[in-house]
Amino acid sequence: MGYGARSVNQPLRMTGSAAINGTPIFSQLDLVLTPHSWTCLLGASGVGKSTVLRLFAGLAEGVTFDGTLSDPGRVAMMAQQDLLMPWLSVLDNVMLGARLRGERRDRGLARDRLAQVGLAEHADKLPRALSGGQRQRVALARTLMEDRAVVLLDEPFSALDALTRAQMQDLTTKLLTGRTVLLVTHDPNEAARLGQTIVIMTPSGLVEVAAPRTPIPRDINAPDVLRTQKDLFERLRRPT
Ligand SMILES: Nc1ncnc2c1ncn2[C@@H]1O[C@H](COP(=O)(O)OP(=O)(O)OP(=O)(O)O)[C@@H](O)[C@H]1O
Repeated sequence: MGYGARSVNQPLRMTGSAAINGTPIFSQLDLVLTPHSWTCLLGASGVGKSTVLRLFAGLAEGVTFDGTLSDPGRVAMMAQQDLLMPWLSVLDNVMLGARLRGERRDRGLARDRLAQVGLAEHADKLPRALSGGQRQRVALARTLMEDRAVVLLDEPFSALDALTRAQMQDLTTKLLTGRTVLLVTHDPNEAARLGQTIVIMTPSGLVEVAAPRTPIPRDINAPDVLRTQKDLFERLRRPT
């Protein structure tokens, strides 16, 4: 695998094939992330979306990658599992990145982030006292603590009710303005609201679906969002 040097204003690109334990996961992938822009990645379960994210993050232990991959520098990543430390309070979990790096913990910012995801009153609880959707919001708050040019989000809103999901999409878009974001989602409406580039991953490669040109986050019921959502449903339904 080769890492190419890159500035934050250059696209991030992954071209190549991946396998786990000798079983091919994807081949001849060519994914380009436009800088300072949101790319949404959809596709059937098991097609390899999380593997792509993990490769960008340098966390793809056990994955054999044959190809080239831009070096994204240090990224912020929200994995599909919330990965909260069960013995740490919600607030300490939000500050986990700084703790692991041995940096000063910004308690004020962590409390702000918790308030922004609607969990201010849960700061001192342990994760096991929270619902699945609340835990997902803690993981989101933790990701939004990190000041990174590249942010990788793996189904970050999947456990949320529709209203909270829309609120968290709005918050995340606001806080990540100017970042290069790769969002994995199964939700065509979410991709149509947030995607500035939208790609579907299939076993035979990537298919790009035209995204609306309007600024993000778009209104859930905007005509261009509904049109793109319909296009995505149709493309996802089609056999590859
Ligand atoms: N540790 C592992 N060992 C063996 N196979 C694995 C391992 N992790 C993932 N895989 C396989 O790799 C493939 C891609 O997995 P990946 O999690 O990237 O898919 P995905 O598109 O993100 O799926 P989903 O939408 O369900 O999250 C799957 O077929 C999965 O079974």
